[in-house]
Amino acid sequence: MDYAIELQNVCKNYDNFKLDHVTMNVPKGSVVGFVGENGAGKTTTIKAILNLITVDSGKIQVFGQDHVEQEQAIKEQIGVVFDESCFHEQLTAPEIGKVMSKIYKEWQPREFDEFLRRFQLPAQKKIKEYSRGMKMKLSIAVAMSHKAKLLILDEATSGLDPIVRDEILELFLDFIQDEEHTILVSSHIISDLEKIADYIIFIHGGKILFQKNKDELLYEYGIIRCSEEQFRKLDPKLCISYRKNQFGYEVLTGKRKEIGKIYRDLVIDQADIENIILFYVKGVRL
Ligand SMILES: Nc1ncnc2c1ncn2[C@@H]1O[C@H](COP(=O)(O)OP(=O)(O)OP(=O)(O)O)[C@@H](O)[C@H]1O
Repeated sequence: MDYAIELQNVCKNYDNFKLDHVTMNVPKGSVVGFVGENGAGKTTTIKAILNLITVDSGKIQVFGQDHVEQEQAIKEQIGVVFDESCFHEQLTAPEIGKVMSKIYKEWQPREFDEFLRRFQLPAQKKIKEYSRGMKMKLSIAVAMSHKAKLLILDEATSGLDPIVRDEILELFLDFIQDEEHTILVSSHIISDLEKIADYIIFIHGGKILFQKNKDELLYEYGIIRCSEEQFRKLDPKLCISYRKNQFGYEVLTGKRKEIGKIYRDLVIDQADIENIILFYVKGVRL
């Protein structure tokens, strides 16, 4: 498989946090959803990929090239959107377009203008007068106006209302129609990721807990709802974690089919991604 991004054993130490041997990859032509709770290490990983922070050890490749040695060439091909605007607040959107035309060899002024119209971003207002959502849309317009092959989006849709979010998800789906195009997107809006992602990478406390094909994930994982007696009979090797509530036990399994074959009387519901994350983070591990 061809990868747009590959990380191998990447470590970065801060005082109270470390990226701990992060190994993950983003297959070319796919949408990868990057999930994890606040402070799990998503932005740190993305900053490492973009060489905005120096890692302590490990290897990072983008389009098969070293992310430091080939930084300039790589960045030409990447569109990046962070949850905070990094544009000069005194400029207007058209002025930002002019700045970008000097930065990117493949800058597409017409496409950019079209995005400004589509997103209804006023040409005469300065960025400091933009709302959070408007700034976000401007970042997306810039990211998608220089013939990027890879979009890296860190909480890019978090400030947007559901209608605009939907429009932007459509844009991303259009973008991904080209098989050379790839998206890495971190988001807390899991329902958005369920709509567009092919793979899910889950980071927790600086460690990658899993990278899985989304459909396989939804197929393999399940939540068993059972009594204490049934719970005691479960094979812990087939289960991941559990939560106890007033009605009994809820148990996350990654082996739904096996459990179903062995324990025929158990109720096993499909687990959505949000629940899977919740059980990994809040559940008692087995
Ligand atoms: N420059 C820094 N110096 C020290 N610690 C840092 C620095 N940058 C990030 N951290 C720490 O690294 C940890 C991971 O932060 P990161 O921003 O990567 O999380 P995240 O998964 O993106 O979270 P969120 O969903 O809240 O954006 C946090 O504990 C944060 O305080």
